[in-house]
Amino acid sequence: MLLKELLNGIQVSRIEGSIDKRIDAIYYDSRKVTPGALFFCIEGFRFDGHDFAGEAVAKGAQAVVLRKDVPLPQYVTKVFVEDTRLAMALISRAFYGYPARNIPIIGVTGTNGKTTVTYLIKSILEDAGKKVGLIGTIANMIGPKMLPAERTTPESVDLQKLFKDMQDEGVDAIVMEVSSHSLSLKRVAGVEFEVGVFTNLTQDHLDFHNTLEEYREAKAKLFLQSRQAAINIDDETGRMFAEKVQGPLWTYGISRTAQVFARDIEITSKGVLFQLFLPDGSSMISLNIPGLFSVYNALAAATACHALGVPLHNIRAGLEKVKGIPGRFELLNTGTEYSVIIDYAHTPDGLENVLKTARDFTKGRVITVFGCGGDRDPSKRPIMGEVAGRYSDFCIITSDNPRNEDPMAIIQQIIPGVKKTACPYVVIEDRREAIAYALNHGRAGDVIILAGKGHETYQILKNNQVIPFDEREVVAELLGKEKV
Ligand SMILES: CC(=O)N[C@H]1[C@@H](OP(=O)(O)OP(=O)(O)OC[C@H]2O[C@@H](n3ccc(=O)[nH]c3=O)[C@H](O)[C@@H]2O)O[C@H](CO)[C@@H](O)[C@@H]1O[C@H](C)C(=O)N[C@@H](C)C(=O)N[C@H](CCC(=O)O)C(=O)O
Ligand SMILES: Nc1ncnc2c1ncn2[C@@H]1O[C@H](COP(=O)(O)OP(=O)(O)OP(=O)(O)O)[C@@H](O)[C@H]1O
Ligand SMILES: N[C@H](CCC[C@H](N)C(=O)O)C(=O)O
Ligand SMILES: [Mg+2]
Repeated sequence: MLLKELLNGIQVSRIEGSIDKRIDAIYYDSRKVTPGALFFCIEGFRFDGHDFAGEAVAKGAQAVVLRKDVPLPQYVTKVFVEDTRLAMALISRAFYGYPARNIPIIGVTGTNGKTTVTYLIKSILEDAGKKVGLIGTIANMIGPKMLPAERTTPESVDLQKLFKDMQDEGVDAIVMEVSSHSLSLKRVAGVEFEVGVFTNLTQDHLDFHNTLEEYREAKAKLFLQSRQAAINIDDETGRMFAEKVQGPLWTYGISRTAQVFARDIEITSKGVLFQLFLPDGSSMISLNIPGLFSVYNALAAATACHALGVPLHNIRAGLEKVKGIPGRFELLNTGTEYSVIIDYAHTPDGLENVLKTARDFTKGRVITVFGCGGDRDPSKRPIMGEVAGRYSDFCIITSDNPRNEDPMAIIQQIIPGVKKTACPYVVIEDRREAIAYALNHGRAGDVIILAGKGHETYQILKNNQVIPFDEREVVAELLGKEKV
């Protein structure tokens, strides 16, 4: 494709060099550049991509998109823009031929529940006979085909490429998680969502967004680029968003008067049962994921699918077909007198929801094994400690993904929270040993919650060292079983 075609409609401040050249590939990482490419200079948190323009050109880049001048050979075209991330998103869309133009996209944002809601929506749409693309934390999927996912919401170049693959494979709809990082960093700029879904907003990511207000503003952006909105109005932020929405609005909730709601809720150790009310009918729903939060996730999915015109019978059948979501309140088949549940709770609110749910049905104690991720919001650590202490009978404080931090330093920040409660605890830095301790001390009827790592199959240590760590395998090994 010619560079001038890619620049159609892009706000450019100045161009140096020819725009009549062919562009064969696009990159934001100089290490990956191939001949005939266009390179985007991104000013990052660690590096400035402008410093790598020379390397990109040495590898064959013919043009660069940049904000400030850098010395490059004469033949290289320089396209100056105000915001290289925004230009990258819009140019990527053009490069891949506007792949999502005719595919409805459902975007799900919120602190907790995004992955779960996207899985539920996929199941409902599939029940309605659609081929669905899914983009999110656990994996990206095209129908049943699984593709690896590095981030919750991919960088714009990678996202548009994924849309293209989905278009080529004939998907009828795309459902994706839209993280606050992606909204701030313009990874989804230029994407037109058919429905924007909001789950909830509680504390997380204050390392990145600085304040809760800034975090909320980032999430709000999704609704400026969504034709319709499906919003949880039991959540305070949801109510704020609902007031500002311009297009068709669908509200859901339990405690307030919403268009989509649930009544007669029954929560068991296996799941939830409730009467779902949509504007055009109602039905009893049985979902195989426990916890009141699962009712909210089901309402979010039902509301989004109703907005898309999916009939109630598909909504019911789609929700009921979901057997569980990897690493989300996943009960392991341990064959022990105590239960072991793996869950991805890594925020105060997520942990509270999961532990409350475990409390509701435990016949013994709730034993919680948890830590907090390194290089992430440190202010959530004592709060998670307090939540764990409040809802557990025993806590084992351990490591999550320490990344570049000292694991014991993270644990020291969790302890003051636990100490605010009367809950007894031990500290076992090594996560495998911590899990072993929990299994050795489990008694009949106890529920052991392994929180924070969910579906993850690795642990991230210093200098991005990634070691295999799949909690299902760890538990199986510790119990001397093939599989759990
Ligand atoms: C905080 C954050 O989101 N950072 C993203 C950001 O990284 P950065 O600003 O640090 O980039 P950088 O390393 O400084 O590099 C700047 C530029 O120079 C380029 N470069 C760098 C080195 C080199 O040799 N050559 C080169 O060209 C880089 O490719 C980049 O374009 O821009 C990079 C390129 O787009 C992203 O890969 C990176 O995501 C990192 C990996 C990340 O961990 N992000 C997490 C926090 C994240 O996005 N999480 C959310 C989920 C959160 C949730 O809701 O739970 C997600 O959507 O996944
Ligand atoms: N609606 C909800 N409200 C509160 N907590 C929830 C809700 N849904 C799930 N959780 C808790 O949060 C954890 C993460 O859920 P899920 O993976 O669906 O969220 P997410 O928003 O995709 O998270 P991430 O931001 O890491 O991608 C679950 O394991 C559970 O503990
Ligand atoms: N998307 C979240 C996942 C956190 C998972 C937890 N295991 C951790 O590493 O903190 C994040 O990147 O903050
Ligand atoms: Mg997710």
